[in-house]
Amino acid sequence: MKLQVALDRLPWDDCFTVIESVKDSVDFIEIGTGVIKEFGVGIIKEMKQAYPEKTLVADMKICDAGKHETALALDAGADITTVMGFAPLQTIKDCIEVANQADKQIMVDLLGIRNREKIEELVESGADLLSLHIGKDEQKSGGLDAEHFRLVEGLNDVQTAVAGGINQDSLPAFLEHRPDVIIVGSAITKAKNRKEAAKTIKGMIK
Ligand SMILES: O=C(CO)[C@H](O)[C@H](O)COP(=O)(O)O
Repeated sequence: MKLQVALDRLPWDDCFTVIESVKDSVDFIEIGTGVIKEFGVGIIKEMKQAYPEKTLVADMKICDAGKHETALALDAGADITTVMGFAPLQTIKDCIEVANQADKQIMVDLLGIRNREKIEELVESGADLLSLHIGKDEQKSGGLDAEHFRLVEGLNDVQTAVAGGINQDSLPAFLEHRPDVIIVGSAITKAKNRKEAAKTIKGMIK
């Protein structure tokens, strides 16, 4: 199980300060959507140069122009970029095609998707890394639960990630579902002691 730290709503320099303090505990570094919107793909490039050994995830949340936007992220140094599961299937297929050609990967963000048939359609279209995600705004009215995990149960050759307000208290309930990637943002980036928070969470997922 891998730990992905999400860098959201942070100034440029803080993104690097955070990673410097948590790098020993995290496997994947995610440049959050808002950070990419604020600073552009230049921050993806600089992060990859600073931490080439880490898997870099660009949370582009693509929903159109799949080929172009995937190439933007991957050419800048991302190993994985995200496309929204509710995007047109053609967009998702285009993202996967570009990533496959570059021997990189697409993470399909299932934000808002609660339908098993839709997920099976995504898998048939080539999706092999799915992210169960409760967004910041949705978190106000509830978090991830067993129902979400049932959506991806028993799928063949598919890796799963889980994201959305995960912290040290909520994590144990997710671990029993054995996702491949645990995505944690605020519980690390907003912690008083980020290094300790990341170390504790990494220790829990081993
Ligand atoms: O994709 C995201 C927001 O769209 C976040 O990166 C993800 O939800 C993790 O952050 P947090 O743990 O703070 O919810």
